[in-house]
Amino acid sequence: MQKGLFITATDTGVGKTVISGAIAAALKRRGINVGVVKPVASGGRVNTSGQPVSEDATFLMAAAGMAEERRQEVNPVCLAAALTPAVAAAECGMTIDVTKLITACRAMLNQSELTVVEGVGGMAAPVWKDYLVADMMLELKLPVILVVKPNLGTINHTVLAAEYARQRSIPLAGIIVNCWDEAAATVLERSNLAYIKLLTGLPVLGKFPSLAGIPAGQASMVALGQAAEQHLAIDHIIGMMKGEDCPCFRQS
Ligand SMILES: Nc1ncnc2c1ncn2[C@@H]1O[C@H](COP(=O)(O)OP(=O)(O)OP(=O)(O)O)[C@@H](O)[C@H]1O
Ligand SMILES: C[C@H](N)[C@H](N)CCCCCC(=O)O
Ligand SMILES: [Mg+2]
Repeated sequence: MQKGLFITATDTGVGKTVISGAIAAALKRRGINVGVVKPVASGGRVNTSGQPVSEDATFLMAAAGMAEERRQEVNPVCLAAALTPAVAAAECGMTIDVTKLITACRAMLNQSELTVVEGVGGMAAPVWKDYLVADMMLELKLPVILVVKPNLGTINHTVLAAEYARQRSIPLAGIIVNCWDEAAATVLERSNLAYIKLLTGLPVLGKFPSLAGIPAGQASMVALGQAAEQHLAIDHIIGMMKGEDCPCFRQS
C-alpha cells in the first residue's frame, strides 16, 4: 500500500510548503523514513546554469533530510515562470507529461515509509491543458489535507474549496489553519475557525503558528518538526497516512 498524504490549499502562498515541511520534519524526528515530492513547481529560481530550481523542493528536502542528489526524484518538473504550470510550460515551449508526475509520486511512495506530496496552487490549478491538481489527487488516491488562512475571507475560500472537493469526489481528510496566533486571535479568527468547522464538517488537524524566518537550515528544520508536534495532530496524521480510519480514498 502506498502510504502518504497530499497537501493542497485554498490558494497559492497559503503555506503548503511550510506545512508539508513541518509534517515531514516531525516524521523524520520520530525516526520515520519520510519521502517528499513536489511533482511540479513553477516560479522556480533560475540558477547560474539557467535552470529553474524549485525553492519548495529545497525546503522539503531539508525538512526530510534528503540530499541534493535526489532533487529530480523530489521535483521532476520545475518551470521558471510564476504562472500556473500549464501556462508556465506553454510559455517556454514545453509540454508537461502528467504521467511523469504521477510516476515520480508513486516511486517516492514505494521507497519511503511515509510520503508527503505538495500540490501546486489550489485544487483547480491547471497542471497541463485541462488536467488540474484535482485530477492528480484522484489518480494518487492519497488522503488530502487542505491548508487555509486564519484571516478575513477564509470562510468563503475554505467552503468553496471543500465543496469543489466534494463535487470532484475527493474526500478531504482535514484542514490545517496556517499562521494562527493564539494570543492575538480575536473574534475574527475565532469565528472564522468556528464557521469553517460548521460549514465544512471537516476536522481541524491543527492551528500552525507563524514562525519567525523559516530558513532551510537543518537546525530550523528540527524546530519546525517540534512546532508540528506541538501544534498539529501528528499521531492522527500518521494514522491517516497509513490508511487508518479516515474519510479517505479506499487504498489498494
Ligand atoms: N507558519 C508560517 N510561519 C512563517 N512564515 C510562513 C508560514 N507559513 C507560510 N509562511 C511564509 O509564507 C510564504 C508562503 O508560504 P508557502 O511557500 O508555504 O506557500 P505555498 O502554499 O506553498 O505556496 P506555493 O503555491 O507557491 O507553493 C512563504 O514565504 C513562507 O515562508
Ligand atoms: C507561482 C506560484 N507560486 C505557484 N507555483 C503557481 C500557482 C498557480 C495558481 C493558479 C491559479 O489558481 O490561478
Ligand atoms: Mg509551495
